[in-house]
Amino acid sequence: MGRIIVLYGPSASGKTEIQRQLTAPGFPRIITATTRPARANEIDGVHYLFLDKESFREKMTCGELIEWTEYNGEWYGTLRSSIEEAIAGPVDASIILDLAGVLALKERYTEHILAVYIGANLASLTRRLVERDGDAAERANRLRKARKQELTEAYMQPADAVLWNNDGTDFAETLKRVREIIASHRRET
Ligand SMILES: Nc1nc2c(ncn2[C@@H]2O[C@H](COP(=O)(O)OP(=O)(O)O)[C@@H](O)[C@H]2O)c(=O)[nH]1
Ligand SMILES: Nc1ncnc2c1ncn2[C@@H]1O[C@H](COP(=O)(O)OP(=O)(O)O)[C@@H](O)[C@H]1O
Repeated sequence: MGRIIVLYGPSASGKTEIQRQLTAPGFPRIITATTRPARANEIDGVHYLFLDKESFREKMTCGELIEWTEYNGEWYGTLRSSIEEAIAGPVDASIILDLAGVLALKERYTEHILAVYIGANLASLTRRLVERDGDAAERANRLRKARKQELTEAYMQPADAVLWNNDGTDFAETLKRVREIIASHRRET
């Protein structure tokens, strides 16, 4: 049975880059659905399943989503089939969620979930969000959410491991530590 490695933390902490580098034939990524528009470098079906609001609502009402959340005025949700297939499968898989998603998955699939919080300080988040295209209001919202929620102790509390990926940290070192966390939490059975 496969475990699900959940990466969560503030916007621009490095979750997507970590997931990208971990992804391999023996370690697939689980994509989630969102109503937010794709960024320039994002591909439908690879980074997210990009849906309009009506299709998202349909999946919600049909029971196709096991959890969903609202972030920055857009909807994000996890497809039930993606989680059940990953758990039934032979290998671990990774997924990027927020705290609501971590709690929902831990409640239903406790022993299959390894939640890794990826943090970065506000200076790093700000610099990276300025580099990422997006309007100033959206950036301000993401930074406000980081300050008020995602960088608090309460937000990190459900994590099985907490990792800081600030500017100045060699990304290769971050990746090595993520791999160590995944290996060290492996069940003995
Ligand atoms: N609960 C939940 N959160 C999600 C899901 N998909 C993405 N998220 C979270 O939604 C937030 C916003 O994602 P995104 O707009 O891609 O911003 P990013 O964090 O900068 O990559 C992030 O915290 C994601 O981890 C989902 O299916 N469920
Ligand atoms: N240790 C690091 N040092 C410098 N830049 C980094 C580091 N880790 C990630 N980044 C960069 O920060 C930006 C945001 O990372 P990303 O993975 O998209 O974040 P998230 O998915 O958490 O929003 C990317 O351009 C990424 O290459």
